[in-house]
Amino acid sequence: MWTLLHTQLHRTLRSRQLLPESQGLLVAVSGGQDSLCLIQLLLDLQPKWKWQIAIVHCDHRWRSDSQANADYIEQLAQGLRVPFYRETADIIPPTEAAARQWRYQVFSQIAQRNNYAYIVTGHTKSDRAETLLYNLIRGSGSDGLQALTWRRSLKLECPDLNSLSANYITLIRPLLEITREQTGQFCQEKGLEIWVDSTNDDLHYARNRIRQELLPYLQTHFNPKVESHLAQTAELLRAEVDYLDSLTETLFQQVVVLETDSQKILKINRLALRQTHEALQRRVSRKVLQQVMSTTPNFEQIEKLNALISAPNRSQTDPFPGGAIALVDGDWIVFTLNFN
Ligand SMILES: Nc1ncnc2c1ncn2[C@@H]1O[C@H](COP(=O)(O)OP(=O)(O)OP(=O)(O)O)[C@@H](O)[C@H]1O
Repeated sequence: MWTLLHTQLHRTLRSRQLLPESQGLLVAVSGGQDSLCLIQLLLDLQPKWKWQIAIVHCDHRWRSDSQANADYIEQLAQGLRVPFYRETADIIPPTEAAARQWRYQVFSQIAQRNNYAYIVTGHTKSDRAETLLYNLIRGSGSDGLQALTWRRSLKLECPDLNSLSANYITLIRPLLEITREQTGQFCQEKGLEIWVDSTNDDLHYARNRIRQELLPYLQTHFNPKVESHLAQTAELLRAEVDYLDSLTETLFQQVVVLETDSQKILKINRLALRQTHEALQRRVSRKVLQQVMSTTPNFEQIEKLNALISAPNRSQTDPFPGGAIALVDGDWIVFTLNFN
């Protein structure tokens, strides 16, 4: 029988067009309350949406019980009669970021090889609020503060060269309007046995301190609805970032030229860029740097390039990581690229 949560998710899926009917879904299940709630909700909604559902679990070998955790998900999948994919890390990932990167690579490969159009994760509204706070403290701009979007494109390692659309696979996070409190209550009501991740209590991790100390403090001393408010802010920012991204893409096509005769030269029409808003100037600069640099551009690097939009002729930057230098040549900012 459907509960309020089923109806809420069904409506979200319909209004946001997240997971179309009859598609193959690879659902990432860690064993925590959020992903257990997710898989149960999707299976309950399945007769209406006619998806082909499978489960994937990644064993990072981080905890002494990680194999038992993976076994538990395998049994769960068998009980649910759902295809199951399990991957164990050859080398234990040294950091959370490395673990995440490996996990997403595994998800994409399995989805691609087995024709699942979507990867689905159990990120919730609570995760969104925490991610916003985490990124705010680290000094993120609006892109980081939009924190966990409904859709994310994952780049495939081995793209299918016969298909233009096969270079990316879509990750969907359908629970972003549902709180951790709700997923916990759902699991309890449905008798779903949660695998407790002991590292969630480790206060060495900033994420856990935000979840267990900072947010409860803000709730008690500032606003009991802080989690929802932060998630709302993230959602407003998501729409604004989407809009700015589309403007940036159009502007980028108009002002950036790539010449590949004897040398590879990237030119930015700074005269045209000067007529636009500084928010767009920065975004175009960042997009250019993403193409010419070997690492992700930071605030200072973007500002350095941006300053050339109104700098005197022949001004130049010092080398960016990877070696590229930007030089002002009349109405243009010119990068000579000495790598492929
Ligand atoms: N080991 C795992 N195997 C399969 N799915 C997982 C695993 N760990 C996490 N997930 C998926 O990712 C979701 C978010 O999990 P969690 O919050 O622990 O990850 P995170 O690292 O904080 O998120 P992100 O990967 O987006 O940064 C889970 O609900 C689940 O769908």
